[in-house]
Parts: sequence; C-alpha cells; structure tokens
Amino acid sequence: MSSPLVALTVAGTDSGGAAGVAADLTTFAALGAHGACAVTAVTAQDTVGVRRVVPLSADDVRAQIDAVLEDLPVAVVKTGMLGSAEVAAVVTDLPPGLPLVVDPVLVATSGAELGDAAVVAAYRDHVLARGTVVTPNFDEALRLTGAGPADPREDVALALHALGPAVVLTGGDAEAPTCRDVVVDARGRVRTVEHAAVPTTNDHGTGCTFAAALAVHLASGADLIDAATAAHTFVAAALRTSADWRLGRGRGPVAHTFTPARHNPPTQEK
Ligand SMILES: Nc1ncnc2c1ncn2[C@@H]1O[C@H](COP(=O)(O)OP(=O)(O)O)[C@@H](O)[C@H]1O
Ligand SMILES: Cc1ncc(COP(=O)(O)OP(=O)(O)O)c(N)n1
Repeated sequence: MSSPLVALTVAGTDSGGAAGVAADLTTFAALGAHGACAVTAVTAQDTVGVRRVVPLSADDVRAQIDAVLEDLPVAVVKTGMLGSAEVAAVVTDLPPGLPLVVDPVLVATSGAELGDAAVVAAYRDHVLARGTVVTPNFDEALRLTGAGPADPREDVALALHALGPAVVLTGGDAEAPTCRDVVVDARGRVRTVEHAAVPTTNDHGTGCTFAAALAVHLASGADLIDAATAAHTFVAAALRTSADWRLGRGRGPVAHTFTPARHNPPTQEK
C-alpha cells in the first residue's frame, strides 16, 4: 500500500487564484502530491493589486496545522505569507525533523506589504533557523539581511545561510536575458541555476509556485540543487504556458496548472 506524498502549505489566500494557497495547492497537484493547507490570512487580491488583508489568529493557524498533522502523513511543509510574528512563532513550533521550505513573502509584485518589520524580525530571530531551505527573491533577501542592492547576490545568499537554512535566492526577471537562482546548500556550497528568461507579464505567483515545487521535489528525495533545478524548470514551463494568456487587467497568473509528470506521481511509504 502506498499513499501520495503529502505536502502542507501554511500561507495566505489570493482571491485571484494566482499566488498563495491557490498556487501552492495547484502546484502540489500538478506534481502529483496531495496538498493540505493552513490559511494564515485572507486577501482580497486580483492581478492588479491587494485591496484588503484579513489576518487569522495564531490559534486559528495552529488549529489547522494540528488537524492536518494529527491525521495526515505530512512529508514536507511550505510556508508563504505568515502575516504576523505570532503566526511565525507557530511555524517555529512545527515538529522537529519535518522538512520546512520557507518562502519569506514580504511584498507582492504589485507593491503591497504582506509582512511588516515584526514579521521580518521573526524570520531573522527564529523562523529561518527552523527552516530547511529559504527561497527569497532579491528584495526579500535584502530586507532579511540588511544587505544593499549593490551587494553581490552570492554574498547576500551566504548572509542568509548564516542565519541557519540552506538558500535558494531566486532571480526572476522577465525582461532580462536569463533568470539566475543562487543556491547555497546546508554545507554552505554555492551553485547557480540559470535559464533563459520567459518574456511575459503573466508571472503573478511565480515565487509561490517555485517554492511549492521545490518542496515536493525535496520531499521526493532530490538533493537541493536537483530540486531547485526541477522547480526552476517547472516555473519556466508554466510561464511559457501562460505567456499568451489574457487573464485579468494586471500581471496575470503563472500557469501552475502545467502538468509535467502526472503519470508518475511521487508516493511515500507512511
Ligand atoms: N520570466 C521568467 N522566466 C524564467 N524563469 C523565471 C521568470 N520569472 C521568474 N522565474 C523563475 O521563477 C522562480 C521564482 O522567482 P522570482 O520571480 O524571483 O520569485 P518572486 O515571485 O517571489 O519574486 C525562480 O526560479 C526564477 O528564476
Ligand atoms: C496571499 C499571497 N501570498 C503571496 C504572494 C506573493 O506571491 P509571489 O509568488 O511571491 O510573488 P508575486 O506573485 O508577487 O510574483 C501574494 N501576492 N499573495
């Protein structure tokens, strides 16, 4: 008997279905995993911007996580928007040994704040130390480390690694010739993953999609560089799929419905 690999996302909702819990669950499904979720905040959001954020309490989030962990054999947890330092503390209390992919969501592409100074402090003080791997974009990495925009990306990634986790510093840029992610593994070895950039404006949700795909590949047994390469390839293929879409008035959703390997879903023993 086997069961599908189970991945749990702890994240906010995006009513437009591009980022957050929608991206995570769709990506888990596209990669053949069963997705569970603990919602941290409800956002009224579309392809143009974030209109309203309604945070849930730490008790609300803990109750969802407990319900999932007490019933399902969760192989990996992925976090997105946490929304408050109190919810960040709940994540830090996850059972030791459970792999944790931390996507430190602080700002939406539209510019909306999704994490304040207290959330940044919580990441720095305890969430990153609990994380297996952290997946910031460059802006998030600067906020978390206090580094400046002129600092080399490798140095910024190593500064994050000094706070505890392995790192994938993502480098999405639809207008650049290539997108280059800097990977620092648990032992501090630095590698890069680079692909031609997909020219598109439909890239809302790429960070969430990348981190969710990374979580499934890590839980399936891939090492960090292979998992990051596979996740990057998945996002690029999804971006190519959505490149011609006309969906919404702003930056449209990345196609996390893209399904590369549904015929061979990952399984787990428990
Ligand atoms: N236009 C693009 N073409 C190819 N890959 C991309 C593109 N945009 C982002 N990516 C990839 O998607 C992943 C998420 O990166 P990024 O866009 O930096 O996250 P975020 O949405 O948090 O800013 C990374 O692997 C990055 O290289
Ligand atoms: C509820 C919610 N969570 C996360 C994000 C940010 O999404 P992300 O994929 O990191 O980046 P963009 O979508 O902004 O490229 C969000 N907007 N909402």
